[in-house]
Amino acid sequence: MTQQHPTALPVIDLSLADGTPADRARLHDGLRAAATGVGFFQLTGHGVTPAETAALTSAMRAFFALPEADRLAISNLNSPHFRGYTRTGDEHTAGRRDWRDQLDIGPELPPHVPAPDEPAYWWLEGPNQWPAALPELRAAALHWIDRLDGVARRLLHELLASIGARPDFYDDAFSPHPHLHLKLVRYPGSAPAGPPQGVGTHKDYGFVTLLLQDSVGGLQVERPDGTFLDVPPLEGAFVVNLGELLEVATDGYLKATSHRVVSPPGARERFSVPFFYNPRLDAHIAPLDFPHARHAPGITRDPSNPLHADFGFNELKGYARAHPAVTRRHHAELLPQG
Ligand SMILES: O=C(O)CCC(=O)C(=O)O
Ligand SMILES: [Fe+2]
Repeated sequence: MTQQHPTALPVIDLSLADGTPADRARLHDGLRAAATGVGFFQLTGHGVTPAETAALTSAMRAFFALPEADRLAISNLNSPHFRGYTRTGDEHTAGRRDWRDQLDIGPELPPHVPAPDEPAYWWLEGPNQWPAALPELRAAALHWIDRLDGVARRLLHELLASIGARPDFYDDAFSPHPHLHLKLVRYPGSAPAGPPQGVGTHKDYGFVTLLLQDSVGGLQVERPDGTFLDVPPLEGAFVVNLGELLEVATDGYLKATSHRVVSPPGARERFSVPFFYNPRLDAHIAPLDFPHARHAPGITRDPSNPLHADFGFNELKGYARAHPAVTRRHHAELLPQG
C-alpha cells in the first residue's frame, strides 16, 4: 500500500554504477523501486558540473530577457518542424492553454520534407532557430544535449539492468541519429484568469526525461490514486521521469508517469530545462526481453492518448496536439477530420 501513496521522491546516485558489486546492487535496487513505484526520482552523481549548468541557465535567462520581438523572430510558427519559440498561451495540454513560453531545440539537421511514401513524422526533423543576438545560447544548448545524451544512455542501461534486461537492448533504436529534444522553459507566474496551469497533466513521449529545475518548485507527479505529489527542487540533481516508450517496451510493467506544473504564484518566474531522451524517429520499440515480461499488466488504453511503438508517431501525436497553431498552419492534414 505504501507504493500507492508515496510521500517523497527517491534520490538515486548514478556514480554507484562505477562502484563495487555491492554499490551496483544498491543502485539497481533503488532504480527498480523508483521505476516500479512513483516513477519519478532525483538523480545525483551524474557528473554534469555546476559550471556547465551555469553556462546553460545564464544563456537561457538571457534569451527570455530579450525583447519579445527578438523572441518572436524565431517563432515556431515559422517552422514546419515544430522548432523555435512558443509564446505564452500558445501551447496546449489536455485541451487547455499552458501558461509558459519556451524554446524547442532538437538535432541540428537539414529539413526533412517527407516524400509521399514516407511517414509524416519526418517533418519533426529540421533545423533549429537561434536568436541572432545570443550566439552563446546555441553553443550551451548543443553542449547540454551532447552531455545529457551520455548521462541518459548510462541511466537507461542501468535501469534496464535493474529489471533483469540486457542493458544494451535498445541501443540500435538510438543509432545513428537519436531524436534528442531539449526545451528551455519559463513559467512567467500565474495567468490573469483561469486555472494555474503552467503545463497541464501529461506523459512524456520517449524513454526517460532528465529535467533541470530552478529553486521555485511547482512540478507535481500524479499518484495512482489521482492525487499529486510535489517534486521539490534539489540543488545539483536532475528530476527523472519515465516516458511512454518504457511503458510500451515493458508492456506496462513500467508506467509513463503523469505530471504537471502548477504556475508560480503572482508574477514569480520559474525556469526549467527538460531533456527528452528519445530514440531515432523511425525506431520501432520491440517488446523488452526481461523476467517479468510474461506477467506485465499491459499498457494504458486511453483513446485520447494512444501509445505508439513507432516512436515518430508517438512524438508527432504530442507535437501536433501541443502546438495547434503550428499544426494548422503547416500540417492541416494532421488535424482531426470533420
Ligand atoms: O517544467 C517542468 O518542471 C516540467 C516540464 C514538463 O513536464 C515538460 O515540458 O514535459
Ligand atoms: Fe513533461
